[in-house]
This record gives sequence, C-alpha cells and structure tokens, in this order.
Amino acid sequence: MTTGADLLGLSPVMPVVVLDDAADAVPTARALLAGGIGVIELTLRTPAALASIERIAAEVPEIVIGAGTVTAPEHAKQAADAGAKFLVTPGCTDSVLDAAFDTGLPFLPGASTVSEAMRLAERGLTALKFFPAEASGGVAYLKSIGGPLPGLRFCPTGGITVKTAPDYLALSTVGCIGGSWLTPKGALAAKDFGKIEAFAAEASKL
Ligand SMILES: O=C(O)C(=O)C[C@H](O)[C@H](O)COP(=O)(O)O
Repeated sequence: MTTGADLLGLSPVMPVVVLDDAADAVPTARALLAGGIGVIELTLRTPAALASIERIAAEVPEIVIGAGTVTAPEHAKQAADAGAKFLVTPGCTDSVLDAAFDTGLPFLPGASTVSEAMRLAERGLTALKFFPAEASGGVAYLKSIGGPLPGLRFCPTGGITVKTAPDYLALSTVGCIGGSWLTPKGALAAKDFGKIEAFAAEASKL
C-alpha cells in the first residue's frame, strides 16, 4: 500500500477509533479484524493514542493501523515513529501537509470545500477525507462536486451511520466511508469487544 488511493480500497468502512486506555488497543484491533475489518484510523485525540498505535503495529500486524486527527506537523512524525502505516487529517494546512509528505506514508488529507479539494489536487493528492460529511452537505454535496472535480475520490466521514453508509458507498467518487460507530465509548468502557466485533461484521458487509 503506497498511496492514498490504496487506502480507500482497504475496507468499505474505515473505523475511526478513540481510545482512552492503551490496554484496549490490541483487543479492539483483534475484534475489528475478527469482524472482517482490516484497517483502523486511530485518532490522536487522547494521550493513549500513540501507545495504542505502537501496540497494534507490534501485536496485530494483520490490521493496517493509521493515525487520525493529525492536526499539527509534529503529529505526523510522532505517528510514523509509533508505527502508523498511514495518516488522516480532518483538514489541511501547508505545514501539516509538508510534514505528512516528509513521513513518506500514504495519507488522506481532509477537505470540505471545493477550493480545499482543488488545492490538494494541485499537490497530487486526489484521495481525500470529506469531513465533516453530513454537516457539509453529505451525499448531495458529493454528487454536486463530482461534476467539476471528476478526478477526486473521497472517504466521507462525520455523522455517517450504518443506515446512511450505503447512500455514500453507492457514489462512484466514494471509495470508503469513515465512522466511529463501530467502537462506541460505552462498549469500550465495558470492554465489550464482542459488540465491537458484531458492529465490524455488519460494517464489513456494506
Ligand atoms: O478526529 C478526527 O480527525 C476527525 O476527523 C473526526 C472523526 O473522523 C469524526 O469525528 C468521526 O465522525 P463520527 O463517525 O461522526 O463520530
């Protein structure tokens, strides 16, 4: 896997995972894998994130572990050093973009406007995270921009559910969708990894 475009083809759903406890990292990754999901976007929103990425990279190599919420240049290198195989950003600044390129890892930069998408395409980035998908106009918005920007492909994320996912996945410009519903806070707090596996099994069939 070497490009952002490859990332869009790994799974119909990219689980967006927020972990407060690095001890949950390996069981969560194994539960997702058991449910048929081979990729994780682990967000750098918590202090446990980098340790979680490290553990998954070391102990569950079958799953492709990436870092999400890359919002500062230093996050890119920290994530790469922890073993992340790809990076995802919710939006983009030049410095975050440069830092992401420096890692050599494939990455999905976030965009929610036509101008942002065009700027990223100018830098050779044609596989984008469309964030926040629902709040930015959802399926109708993506359909509208597919006309003038036919070369771009997206991973819409933000506000998508297992019920609305098929509408996005039906679009030719959508490679996969992102969502946090596979690993809800409650299931993680209760260490209910069976529930996570069941959500993954449902999502992997989308
Ligand atoms: O943290 C980031 O980098 C983000 O871009 C935000 C997440 O992707 C969304 O919060 C997931 O959206 P939900 O599925 O609606 O929870």
